[in-house]
Amino acid sequence: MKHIRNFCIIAHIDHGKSTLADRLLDFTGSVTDREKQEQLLDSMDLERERGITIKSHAIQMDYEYEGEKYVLNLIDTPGHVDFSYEVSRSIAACEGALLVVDAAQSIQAQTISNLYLALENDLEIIPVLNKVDLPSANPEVVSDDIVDLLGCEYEDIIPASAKTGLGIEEILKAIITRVPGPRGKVDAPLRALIFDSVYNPFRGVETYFRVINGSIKKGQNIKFVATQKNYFADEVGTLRLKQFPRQEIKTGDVGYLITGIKDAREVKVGDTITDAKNPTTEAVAGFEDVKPMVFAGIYPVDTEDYEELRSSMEKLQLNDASLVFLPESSAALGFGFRCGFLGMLHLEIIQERLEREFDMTVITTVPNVSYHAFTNKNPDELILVNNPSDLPEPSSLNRVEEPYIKATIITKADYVGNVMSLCIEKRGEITNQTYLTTERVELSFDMPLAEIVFDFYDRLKTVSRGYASFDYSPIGMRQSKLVKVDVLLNGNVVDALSALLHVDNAYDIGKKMCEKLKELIPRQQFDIPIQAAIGAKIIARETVKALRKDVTAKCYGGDISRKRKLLEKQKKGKKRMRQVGNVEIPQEAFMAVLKLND
Ligand SMILES: Nc1nc2c(ncn2[C@@H]2O[C@H](COP(=O)(O)OP(=O)(O)OP(=O)(O)O)[C@@H](O)[C@H]2O)c(=O)[nH]1
Repeated sequence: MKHIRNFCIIAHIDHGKSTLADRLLDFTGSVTDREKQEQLLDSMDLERERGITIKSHAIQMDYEYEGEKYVLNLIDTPGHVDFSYEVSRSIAACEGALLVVDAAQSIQAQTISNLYLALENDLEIIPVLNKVDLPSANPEVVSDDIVDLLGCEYEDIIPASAKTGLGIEEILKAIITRVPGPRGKVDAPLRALIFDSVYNPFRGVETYFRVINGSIKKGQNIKFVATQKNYFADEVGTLRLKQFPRQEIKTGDVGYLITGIKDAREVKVGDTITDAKNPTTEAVAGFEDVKPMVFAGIYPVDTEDYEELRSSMEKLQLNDASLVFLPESSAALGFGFRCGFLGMLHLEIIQERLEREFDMTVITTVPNVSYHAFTNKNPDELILVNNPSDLPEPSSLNRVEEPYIKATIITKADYVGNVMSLCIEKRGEITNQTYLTTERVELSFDMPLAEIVFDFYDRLKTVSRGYASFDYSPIGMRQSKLVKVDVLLNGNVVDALSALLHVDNAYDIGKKMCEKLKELIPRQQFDIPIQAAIGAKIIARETVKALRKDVTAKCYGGDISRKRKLLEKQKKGKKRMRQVGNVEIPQEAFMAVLKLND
């Protein structure tokens, strides 16, 4: 057992975690030349296309050091703030962490937040100064920053380049000599932590676990503690690039389990696996439930696909425990789900995964955060508003509270002015300003969550020319002046287009929404008035003029097949539209409120 090392790689987004993982896999001969490709562990197409890690990935390597054979379990983690729950789960399965810092960009917001997660779990931290090959690298200054942050020695920092391969051997040596081996009782009853799971359509649920005490064997009768259900371990094994079936996974090691579970809800990430006959007395402390930050409705384009959408979401939830959803219905869109997400990137990813992995075409409604409302009748009774339609009538409303966050922004001194004006525009209040060095400044703001979940991140990147990183944590609810802005198409309120807005922004955003919708809604055979209203008061209006695009107009003559082809093509273009009353609304219109500044 002393020859196992479990470690993860943590860093700010784009500092080179996945590339470093590639180099470690190469160096330890864990992949053959044929299997080699860049960012090997980012196995989802979506991850490769966008160049970001969404899921944590576990992989096992063998390495010989000073004549002894070691098994190294590596878990690569995502860097984006929306996915930090993945990081916290990976951390729970490890004893050590490589903290990767970009030698040109130095310490950024998520370097710090992920480091704190690792320290809370008592992980041994190995600082890696990556990208030293870059001409813009500044290893001396960045090393000073790391020493300041960690309180470590300069010798502890390993200079590396995941591109050229520099420092890789040094890193492996540090993992073996500095990360402690797993501690656990070999003879105790089985106790294993489930840190991830995926749904495989052929084999059912695959569960990834870390054995804390005892061992798990093929054919063993096991029990999941939280659900109290018993299963038969059909297959256990280790996670190499492919799965490697084994007879037994022992104390301290990481592996996968297949039991033939088909129902996604039976597996809870954070649950403990134990022996059915000789169960452990203590469950592993599970994970805190993640709290969604943004809510939006997801509806099938075709109302008949509702049940299929439900089962797809259940399967997706298994692989992404942070997704929450409840059934809801909308007058405009029929039956669907109100879903909670960790942020806008998460929402986008879920929508894309539903389409790619489950072949579902869905419509997403205007996202909003979760508000607390109180009525005059019952001023102490909290009404949770996750959907604009849940907001009580303005006349009966006593007060509304909205979630606030503490935003931490690290930027170059030159951009402090720009960053501050952006935050103030977004109703932020500055609470702290610290010069980390003469060049780099850390700013803290209290801000409404609603202002940052939408386009804040992109705007921050623009005003700071990319030199700002951002992290946030919730600090509770504060009273606010909110109104519900409805959108009327052809005189009918379309509930799926309603938005909850701060009263100061309502008129401006209402007007921009009408303008944007005018661009997006295709002309039809009649005029379509678009209005924004607060209660009965119309605050803005635009009109989509009547016109039918007759795609067959130029197709005179008798060739019916050509005509049919064109009509077919037109139908395809309409696929992502929803007929509401007699108006057709494209998907982009539901998200229009988010792109008002484009
Ligand atoms: N020059 C240079 N480029 C590097 C090095 N390491 C990584 N990169 C590049 O930096 C970019 C980001 O690398 P990734 O490995 O995807 O970063 P990541 O930290 O895994 O990103 P996320 O998983 O999205 O948080 C890629 O374009 C890499 O090619 C390095 O040592 N030197």
